[in-house]
Amino acid sequence: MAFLNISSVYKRFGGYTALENVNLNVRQGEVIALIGHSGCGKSTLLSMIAGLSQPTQGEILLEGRPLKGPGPERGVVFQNYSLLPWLSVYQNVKVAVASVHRERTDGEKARITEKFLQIVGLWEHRHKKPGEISGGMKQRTALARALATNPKVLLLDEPFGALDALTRATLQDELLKVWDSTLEDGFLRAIWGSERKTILLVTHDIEEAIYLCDRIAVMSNGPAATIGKVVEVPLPRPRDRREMLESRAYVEIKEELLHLLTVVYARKAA
Ligand SMILES: Nc1ncnc2c1ncn2[C@@H]1O[C@H](COP(=O)(O)OP(=O)(O)OP(=O)(O)O)[C@@H](O)[C@H]1O
Repeated sequence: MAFLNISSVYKRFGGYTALENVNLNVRQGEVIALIGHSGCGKSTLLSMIAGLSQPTQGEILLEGRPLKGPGPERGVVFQNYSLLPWLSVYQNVKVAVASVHRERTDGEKARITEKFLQIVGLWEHRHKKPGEISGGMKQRTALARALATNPKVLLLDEPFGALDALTRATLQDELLKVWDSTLEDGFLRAIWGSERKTILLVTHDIEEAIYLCDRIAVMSNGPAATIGKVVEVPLPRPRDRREMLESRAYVEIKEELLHLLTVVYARKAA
């Protein structure tokens, strides 16, 4: 039994079939990307896995149980960030931490909040409200919040899309460190556990997908989009970005993905 099992899933909006017969088995602890042309249905699929909407047909099982709605075992970062506008960056993360780590003392909750705000580089901006920070900072707040709640699965919809190239590369590395449970703080490592999280992310960036992932699921175009091919990324970990970019394996995977996107699932003429 797969950790996360997407089985014969369809999604219709009125008379429009967005997704048709989507099947994917996600393994515990893997990082997997969904890529595909704009509008093919990546966010629609992610939001069904988050439990924010239901498949029209088919089912999604997490550890063998059908999903009924959102749950604390799934941490999400969606494109609208869904931060509470009346709370500061710090409070946005702390409220989520408090709702999940209920048995922890106030001091421990503060420590968890601080750690993840440090990881995303927002500690200096912790007193600001969402209306006072940039899109990229909102995105980082949402990522800190998702990580700090210690979910089994992270569902990330273009989590680095609003960031400049340098911040993006730094955050990719931070995400991999957290995923790999190499947190240097013993207290946090104990909370986080040694089991790798499962990460499902949507991205438009092929280099990012290859750098982060074990597998990349390529979606065909809509209407009636589906997962066409799942490409393996057998690059050893930990990965070094420069070495990866110069490797033959990277070039071959990139060429295969580009071929799938531009030839096999080429965007239909409008
Ligand atoms: N609530 C809705 N009502 C009607 N149609 C919808 C709704 N949500 C999504 N769709 C349609 O479903 C299709 C898939 O949309 P979705 O946002 O999942 O695409 P996407 O692959 O995430 O796009 P992008 O890469 O641009 O973010 C689109 O044609 C979209 O218009």
